[in-house]
Amino acid sequence: MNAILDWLPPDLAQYPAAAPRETVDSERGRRPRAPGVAVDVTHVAKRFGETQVLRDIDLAVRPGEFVAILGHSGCGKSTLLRLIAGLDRPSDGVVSVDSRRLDGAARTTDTGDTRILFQEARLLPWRRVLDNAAIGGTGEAWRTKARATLDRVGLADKADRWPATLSGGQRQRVALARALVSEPRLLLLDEPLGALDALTRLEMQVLIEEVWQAQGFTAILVTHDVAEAVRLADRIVVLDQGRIVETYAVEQPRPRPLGDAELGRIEQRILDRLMRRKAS
Ligand SMILES: Nc1ncnc2c1ncn2[C@@H]1O[C@H](COP(=O)(O)OP(=O)(O)OP(=O)(O)O)[C@@H](O)[C@H]1O
Repeated sequence: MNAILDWLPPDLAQYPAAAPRETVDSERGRRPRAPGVAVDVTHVAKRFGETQVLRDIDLAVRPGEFVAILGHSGCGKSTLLRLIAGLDRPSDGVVSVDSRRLDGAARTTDTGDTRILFQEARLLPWRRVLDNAAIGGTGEAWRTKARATLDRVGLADKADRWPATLSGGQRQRVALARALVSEPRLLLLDEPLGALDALTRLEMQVLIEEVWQAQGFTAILVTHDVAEAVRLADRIVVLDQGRIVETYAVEQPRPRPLGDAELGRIEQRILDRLMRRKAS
């Protein structure tokens, strides 16, 4: 059993079933089933030995907000996400989720209802699709929920397939379903679409926006893709050499159409900011 736990992504290694939650209406007319949590990162620094990776990070994420973290390779995006997941400990400062301070000692998150998606789907190859989606719970009711979630992500007809027989995009859909079955209140996305082709990527962006709107969880997305950040996020935070150097609010209504002129302008501004640093 331990070998399986080591193999699983950290968020699945301990995977408590989610308790039913109250349904609330948000100001945007969404009807979230699992209201999101607030995330507070206060004066956070992270060092690995002599290497200073994050410096004086302050980031407050509102419940139900969708925040994207952008920045050049190696600027500390994934490190920040791991701190928010409770998988690592800040060298200085405090990370709190739902007003609960994380101590970084968890194999999974301390709050129990945070889920993480990675660039690789991390499915168990010896389990069929439905059994992968249902990891993290037991019993018929959970399997029924897993089946309904597969349906939600467009894979109802793939429930009995083996992961190896799916495309990369379909595998990521299974990973998304597995994360959503427990109705997480915080979904952390570490470049989950990074390995997909452009069209599949766009389809997945639409799906992620739909489930986020329907469920109301808080979402934090790490990405290199400026267009993706602009398409999905309420707010974009740009990291550079371990610091937050810029924040952009994206207030366009949803769903956000491809080719929207205002989104294009925001994208260009962010690209200019990123390239300015590259040139200097
Ligand atoms: N466990 C670790 N030990 C030592 N150094 C680390 C560790 N984790 C990350 N780093 C270093 O911290 C820096 C930031 O890494 P991180 O993965 O957070 O960057 P990133 O912005 O997510 O990069 P990318 O976009 O390429 O994924 C890198 O220089 C990396 O080598």
